[in-house]
Amino acid sequence: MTEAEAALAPIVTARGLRKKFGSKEILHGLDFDIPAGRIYGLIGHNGAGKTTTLNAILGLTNCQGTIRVLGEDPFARRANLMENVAFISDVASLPRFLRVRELFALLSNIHPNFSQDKAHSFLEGTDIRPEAKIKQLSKGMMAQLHLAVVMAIDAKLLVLDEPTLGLDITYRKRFYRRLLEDYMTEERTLLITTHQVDEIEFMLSDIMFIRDGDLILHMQMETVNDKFAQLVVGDEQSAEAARTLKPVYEETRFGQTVMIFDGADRETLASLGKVSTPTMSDLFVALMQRPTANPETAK
Ligand SMILES: Nc1ncnc2c1ncn2[C@@H]1O[C@H](COP(=O)(O)OP(=O)(O)OP(=O)(O)O)[C@@H](O)[C@H]1O
Repeated sequence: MTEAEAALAPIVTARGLRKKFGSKEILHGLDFDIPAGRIYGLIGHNGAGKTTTLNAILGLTNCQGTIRVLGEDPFARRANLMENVAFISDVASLPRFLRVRELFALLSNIHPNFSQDKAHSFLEGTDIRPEAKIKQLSKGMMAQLHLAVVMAIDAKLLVLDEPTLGLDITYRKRFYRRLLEDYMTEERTLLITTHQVDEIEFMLSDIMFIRDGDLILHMQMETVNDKFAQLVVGDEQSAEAARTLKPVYEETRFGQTVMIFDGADRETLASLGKVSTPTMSDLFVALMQRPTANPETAK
Protein backbone atom coordinates (compact mmCIF):
# COMPACT_ATOMS: atom_id res chain seq x y z
CA MET A 1 0.00 0.00 0.00
CA THR A 2 1.36 3.46 -0.92
CA GLU A 3 1.34 6.28 1.65
CA ALA A 4 -1.53 8.00 -0.19
CA GLU A 5 -3.58 4.79 -0.21
CA ALA A 6 -2.84 4.24 3.47
CA ALA A 7 -4.11 7.75 4.28
CA LEU A 8 -7.47 6.97 2.63
CA ALA A 9 -7.82 3.43 3.98
CA PRO A 10 -10.27 2.86 6.83
CA ILE A 11 -8.73 2.77 10.29
CA VAL A 12 -10.81 -0.29 11.18
CA THR A 13 -12.32 -2.84 8.80
CA ALA A 14 -14.47 -5.75 9.96
CA ARG A 15 -15.94 -8.41 7.72
CA GLY A 16 -18.05 -11.26 9.02
CA LEU A 17 -16.74 -10.68 12.55
CA ARG A 18 -17.96 -13.48 14.80
CA LYS A 19 -17.20 -14.32 18.38
CA LYS A 20 -18.19 -17.39 20.31
CA PHE A 21 -17.74 -18.06 24.00
CA GLY A 22 -18.11 -21.83 24.27
CA SER A 23 -21.15 -22.74 22.22
CA LYS A 24 -22.72 -19.27 22.60
CA GLU A 25 -22.25 -16.86 19.71
CA ILE A 26 -21.92 -13.27 20.97
CA LEU A 27 -21.13 -11.43 17.70
CA HIS A 28 -23.03 -12.69 14.67
CA GLY A 29 -20.90 -11.57 11.73
CA LEU A 30 -20.38 -7.80 11.89
CA ASP A 31 -19.39 -5.86 8.76
CA PHE A 32 -18.21 -2.28 9.12
CA ASP A 33 -15.53 0.24 8.21
CA ILE A 34 -14.41 3.09 10.44
CA PRO A 35 -12.75 5.78 8.31
CA ALA A 36 -10.03 8.11 9.61
CA GLY A 37 -10.85 11.36 11.37
CA ARG A 38 -14.29 10.31 12.60
CA ILE A 39 -15.88 10.14 16.03
CA TYR A 40 -17.87 6.93 16.35
CA GLY A 41 -20.39 6.06 19.04
CA LEU A 42 -21.01 2.34 19.58
CA ILE A 43 -24.27 2.07 21.47
CA GLY A 44 -26.06 -0.98 22.84
CA HIS A 45 -27.72 -2.49 25.88
CA ASN A 46 -25.83 -4.35 28.58
CA GLY A 47 -24.46 -7.55 27.10
CA ALA A 48 -25.07 -6.50 23.46
CA GLY A 49 -21.43 -7.10 22.51
CA LYS A 50 -19.85 -3.63 22.67
CA THR A 51 -16.85 -4.57 24.79
CA THR A 52 -16.36 -7.77 22.81
CA THR A 53 -16.26 -5.71 19.59
CA LEU A 54 -13.74 -3.29 21.12
CA ASN A 55 -11.67 -6.20 22.39
CA ALA A 56 -11.57 -7.60 18.86
CA ILE A 57 -10.38 -4.21 17.56
CA LEU A 58 -7.75 -4.01 20.30
CA GLY A 59 -6.52 -7.54 19.62
CA LEU A 60 -7.52 -8.67 23.10
CA THR A 61 -9.73 -11.45 21.82
CA ASN A 62 -9.44 -13.77 18.85
CA CYS A 63 -12.48 -13.82 16.54
CA GLN A 64 -13.67 -15.51 13.39
CA GLY A 65 -13.97 -13.42 10.24
CA THR A 66 -11.67 -10.56 9.36
CA ILE A 67 -10.67 -7.58 11.43
CA ARG A 68 -7.98 -5.10 10.41
CA VAL A 69 -6.80 -2.07 12.34
CA LEU A 70 -4.49 0.26 10.43
CA GLY A 71 -4.25 -2.56 7.91
CA GLU A 72 -3.03 -5.13 10.42
CA ASP A 73 -4.52 -8.08 12.23
CA PRO A 74 -4.81 -6.74 15.79
CA PHE A 75 -4.67 -10.15 17.44
CA ALA A 76 -1.49 -11.18 15.64
CA ARG A 77 0.18 -7.74 15.72
CA ARG A 78 -1.08 -6.31 19.00
CA ALA A 79 2.24 -5.08 20.38
CA ASN A 80 3.04 -3.29 17.14
CA LEU A 81 -0.40 -1.72 16.81
CA MET A 82 -0.50 -0.41 20.34
CA GLU A 83 1.96 2.30 19.32
CA ASN A 84 -0.86 3.85 17.33
CA VAL A 85 -3.87 2.83 19.37
CA ALA A 86 -4.73 4.19 22.82
CA PHE A 87 -7.41 2.78 25.05
CA ILE A 88 -9.41 3.60 28.17
CA SER A 89 -11.66 0.89 29.54
CA ASP A 90 -14.16 1.07 32.36
CA VAL A 91 -12.06 -1.41 34.28
CA ALA A 92 -8.64 -0.07 33.36
CA SER A 93 -6.65 0.83 36.39
CA LEU A 94 -3.63 3.00 36.91
CA PRO A 95 -0.82 1.85 39.21
CA ARG A 96 -2.09 3.16 42.54
CA PHE A 97 1.24 3.04 44.33
CA LEU A 98 2.84 5.65 42.05
CA ARG A 99 2.76 9.42 42.12
CA VAL A 100 1.36 11.14 39.03
CA ARG A 101 4.80 12.40 38.02
CA GLU A 102 6.25 8.90 38.36
CA LEU A 103 3.46 7.45 36.22
CA PHE A 104 4.26 9.89 33.42
CA ALA A 105 7.97 9.08 33.63
CA LEU A 106 7.21 5.36 33.51
CA LEU A 107 4.94 5.74 30.51
CA SER A 108 7.46 7.76 28.56
CA ASN A 109 9.86 4.86 28.99
CA ILE A 110 7.45 2.21 27.83
CA HIS A 111 5.38 4.00 25.19
CA PRO A 112 7.22 5.45 22.19
CA ASN A 113 4.45 7.96 21.39
CA PHE A 114 3.80 9.22 24.92
CA SER A 115 4.73 12.83 25.70
CA GLN A 116 5.31 13.73 29.37
CA ASP A 117 5.08 17.43 28.56
CA LYS A 118 1.69 16.99 26.96
CA ALA A 119 0.43 14.90 29.87
CA HIS A 120 1.51 17.60 32.35
CA SER A 121 -0.14 20.30 30.25
CA PHE A 122 -3.43 18.35 30.22
CA LEU A 123 -3.42 18.40 34.02
CA GLU A 124 -3.39 22.19 34.09
CA GLY A 125 -6.80 23.40 35.11
CA THR A 126 -7.50 20.24 37.11
CA ASP A 127 -6.93 19.64 40.82
CA ILE A 128 -4.38 16.93 40.11
CA ARG A 129 -0.84 17.80 41.21
CA PRO A 130 2.17 15.95 39.76
CA GLU A 131 3.23 15.02 43.30
CA ALA A 132 -0.16 13.49 44.18
CA LYS A 133 -0.32 9.79 44.93
CA ILE A 134 -2.64 8.07 42.49
CA LYS A 135 -4.34 6.09 45.26
CA GLN A 136 -5.39 9.36 46.91
CA LEU A 137 -7.19 10.72 43.85
CA SER A 138 -10.98 10.78 43.71
CA LYS A 139 -12.80 8.78 41.03
CA GLY A 140 -13.31 11.90 38.92
CA MET A 141 -9.67 12.91 39.23
CA MET A 142 -8.64 9.38 38.29
CA ALA A 143 -10.74 9.64 35.11
CA GLN A 144 -9.12 12.99 34.31
CA LEU A 145 -5.70 11.52 34.85
CA HIS A 146 -6.58 8.64 32.59
CA LEU A 147 -7.72 11.05 29.92
CA ALA A 148 -4.53 13.08 30.28
CA VAL A 149 -2.53 9.88 29.80
CA VAL A 150 -4.29 8.79 26.64
CA MET A 151 -4.38 12.28 25.17
CA ALA A 152 -0.63 12.49 25.64
CA ILE A 153 -0.22 9.47 23.39
CA ASP A 154 0.07 10.42 19.76
CA ALA A 155 -2.27 7.66 18.58
CA LYS A 156 -4.24 7.32 15.36
CA LEU A 157 -7.09 5.50 17.08
CA LEU A 158 -8.43 6.17 20.55
CA VAL A 159 -10.87 3.64 21.99
CA LEU A 160 -12.95 4.57 25.03
CA ASP A 161 -15.12 1.95 26.72
CA GLU A 162 -17.57 3.69 29.06
CA PRO A 163 -14.88 6.23 29.95
CA THR A 164 -17.02 8.28 32.31
CA LEU A 165 -18.63 5.43 34.25
CA GLY A 166 -19.23 6.45 37.86
CA LEU A 167 -18.53 10.16 37.29
CA ASP A 168 -20.91 12.96 38.08
CA ILE A 169 -22.46 15.04 35.30
CA THR A 170 -20.01 17.94 35.65
CA TYR A 171 -17.00 15.67 35.26
CA ARG A 172 -18.62 13.80 32.40
CA LYS A 173 -19.27 17.00 30.46
CA ARG A 174 -15.80 18.32 31.15
CA PHE A 175 -14.28 15.00 30.09
CA TYR A 176 -15.93 15.03 26.64
CA ARG A 177 -15.37 18.74 26.07
CA ARG A 178 -11.69 18.33 26.82
CA LEU A 179 -11.45 15.34 24.54
CA LEU A 180 -13.06 17.18 21.68
CA GLU A 181 -11.15 20.42 22.10
CA ASP A 182 -7.71 19.10 22.95
CA TYR A 183 -7.45 15.79 21.17
CA MET A 184 -9.43 15.47 17.98
CA THR A 185 -7.74 16.25 14.71
CA GLU A 186 -8.37 14.98 11.22
CA GLU A 187 -5.70 12.35 11.65
CA ARG A 188 -7.27 10.91 14.75
CA THR A 189 -10.20 8.57 15.08
CA LEU A 190 -12.26 8.08 18.18
CA LEU A 191 -14.48 5.13 19.07
CA ILE A 192 -16.61 5.48 22.21
CA THR A 193 -19.07 3.17 23.90
CA THR A 194 -21.46 4.53 26.46
CA HIS A 195 -24.92 4.05 27.85
CA GLN A 196 -25.38 7.81 28.10
CA VAL A 197 -25.64 8.45 24.39
CA ASP A 198 -27.35 11.82 24.81
CA GLU A 199 -24.20 13.15 26.43
CA ILE A 200 -21.97 12.37 23.48
CA GLU A 201 -24.24 12.80 20.48
CA PHE A 202 -23.17 16.44 20.09
CA MET A 203 -19.66 15.27 19.24
CA LEU A 204 -20.35 12.14 17.17
CA SER A 205 -19.89 12.01 13.43
CA ASP A 206 -21.19 8.45 13.13
CA ILE A 207 -23.32 6.10 15.15
CA MET A 208 -23.54 2.32 15.40
CA PHE A 209 -26.30 0.56 17.32
CA ILE A 210 -25.57 -3.01 18.33
CA ARG A 211 -28.28 -5.35 19.55
CA ASP A 212 -27.65 -8.92 20.69
CA GLY A 213 -24.50 -9.19 18.59
CA ASP A 214 -25.91 -7.61 15.40
CA LEU A 215 -25.31 -4.13 14.04
CA ILE A 216 -28.80 -2.77 13.50
CA LEU A 217 -27.78 0.76 12.53
CA HIS A 218 -24.58 2.21 11.14
CA MET A 219 -24.88 5.75 9.87
CA GLN A 220 -23.38 9.19 9.69
CA MET A 221 -25.16 11.59 12.02
CA GLU A 222 -26.18 13.82 9.09
CA THR A 223 -27.92 10.87 7.46
CA VAL A 224 -29.71 10.11 10.72
CA ASN A 225 -31.13 13.65 10.61
CA ASP A 226 -32.33 13.15 7.03
CA LYS A 227 -33.72 9.68 7.53
CA PHE A 228 -35.47 9.71 10.88
CA ALA A 229 -38.11 12.10 12.18
CA GLN A 230 -40.01 12.40 15.42
CA LEU A 231 -43.60 13.58 15.41
CA VAL A 232 -45.58 14.75 18.43
CA VAL A 233 -49.34 14.90 17.97
CA GLY A 234 -51.89 16.19 20.46
CA ASP A 235 -55.16 14.67 19.18
CA GLU A 236 -56.30 11.19 18.28
CA GLN A 237 -57.43 12.13 14.78
CA SER A 238 -53.93 13.30 13.80
CA ALA A 239 -52.44 10.26 15.52
CA GLU A 240 -54.66 7.98 13.41
CA ALA A 241 -53.60 9.78 10.24
CA ALA A 242 -49.94 9.57 11.28
CA ARG A 243 -50.23 5.81 11.91
CA THR A 244 -51.06 5.27 8.25
CA LEU A 245 -47.54 6.55 7.49
CA LYS A 246 -46.18 3.56 9.42
CA PRO A 247 -44.15 4.87 12.34
CA VAL A 248 -41.41 2.54 13.55
CA TYR A 249 -42.22 3.44 17.14
CA GLU A 250 -45.03 4.99 19.14
CA GLU A 251 -45.50 5.96 22.76
CA THR A 252 -47.60 8.27 24.88
CA ARG A 253 -45.85 11.04 26.83
CA PHE A 254 -47.77 13.46 29.02
CA GLY A 255 -50.97 12.81 27.10
CA GLN A 256 -49.35 13.36 23.70
CA THR A 257 -48.53 10.72 21.12
CA VAL A 258 -44.87 10.56 20.11
CA MET A 259 -43.95 8.63 16.97
CA ILE A 260 -40.69 7.98 15.17
CA PHE A 261 -40.60 7.55 11.40
CA ASP A 262 -38.01 6.10 9.09
CA GLY A 263 -37.86 7.83 5.71
CA ALA A 264 -41.23 9.63 5.97
CA ASP A 265 -41.77 12.95 4.23
CA ARG A 266 -41.26 15.72 6.79
CA GLU A 267 -43.73 18.09 5.17
CA THR A 268 -46.51 15.52 5.37
CA LEU A 269 -45.63 14.88 9.01
CA ALA A 270 -45.56 18.62 9.75
CA SER A 271 -49.21 18.88 8.67
CA LEU A 272 -50.08 16.48 11.51
CA GLY A 273 -48.02 17.81 14.42
CA LYS A 274 -44.63 18.97 15.62
CA VAL A 275 -41.70 17.43 13.76
CA SER A 276 -38.11 17.21 15.00
CA THR A 277 -35.08 14.96 14.72
CA PRO A 278 -35.20 12.31 17.44
CA THR A 279 -32.46 12.33 20.04
CA MET A 280 -30.11 9.36 19.83
CA SER A 281 -31.61 7.83 22.95
CA ASP A 282 -35.17 8.11 21.55
CA LEU A 283 -33.97 6.56 18.30
CA PHE A 284 -32.15 3.85 20.21
CA VAL A 285 -35.28 2.90 22.15
CA ALA A 286 -37.32 2.91 18.94
CA LEU A 287 -34.92 0.80 16.88
CA MET A 288 -34.18 -1.72 19.59
CA GLN A 289 -37.75 -2.96 19.08
CA ARG A 290 -37.45 -3.62 15.34
CA PRO A 291 -35.84 -6.55 13.49
CA THR A 292 -33.21 -4.41 11.66
CA ALA A 293 -33.06 -0.69 11.06
CA ASN A 294 -31.17 -0.57 7.79
CA PRO A 295 -29.86 -3.97 6.74
CA GLU A 296 -28.98 -2.72 3.27
CA THR A 297 -26.90 0.24 4.44
CA ALA A 298 -25.39 -1.24 7.61
CA LYS A 299 -21.86 -1.65 6.33
N1 LIG B 1 -15.03 -14.10 28.66
C1 LIG B 1 -16.33 -14.35 28.46
N2 LIG B 1 -16.83 -15.60 28.59
C2 LIG B 1 -18.12 -15.88 28.35
N3 LIG B 1 -19.04 -14.95 28.00
C3 LIG B 1 -18.62 -13.70 27.86
C4 LIG B 1 -17.26 -13.32 28.09
N4 LIG B 1 -17.14 -11.98 27.86
C5 LIG B 1 -18.37 -11.54 27.54
N5 LIG B 1 -19.26 -12.56 27.53
C6 LIG B 1 -20.70 -12.47 27.20
O1 LIG B 1 -20.80 -11.83 25.93
C7 LIG B 1 -21.94 -10.99 25.89
C8 LIG B 1 -21.50 -9.60 25.43
O2 LIG B 1 -20.67 -9.03 26.43
P1 LIG B 1 -20.00 -7.59 26.26
O3 LIG B 1 -19.17 -7.36 27.46
O4 LIG B 1 -19.37 -7.49 24.92
O5 LIG B 1 -21.30 -6.66 26.27
P2 LIG B 1 -21.41 -5.08 26.40
O6 LIG B 1 -22.30 -4.66 25.27
O7 LIG B 1 -20.08 -4.46 26.47
O8 LIG B 1 -22.18 -4.95 27.78
P3 LIG B 1 -22.07 -3.86 28.98
O9 LIG B 1 -22.75 -2.64 28.47
O10 LIG B 1 -22.82 -4.53 30.06
O11 LIG B 1 -20.61 -3.66 29.27
C9 LIG B 1 -22.57 -11.03 27.28
O12 LIG B 1 -23.64 -11.94 27.23
C10 LIG B 1 -21.45 -11.57 28.15
O13 LIG B 1 -21.99 -12.31 29.22
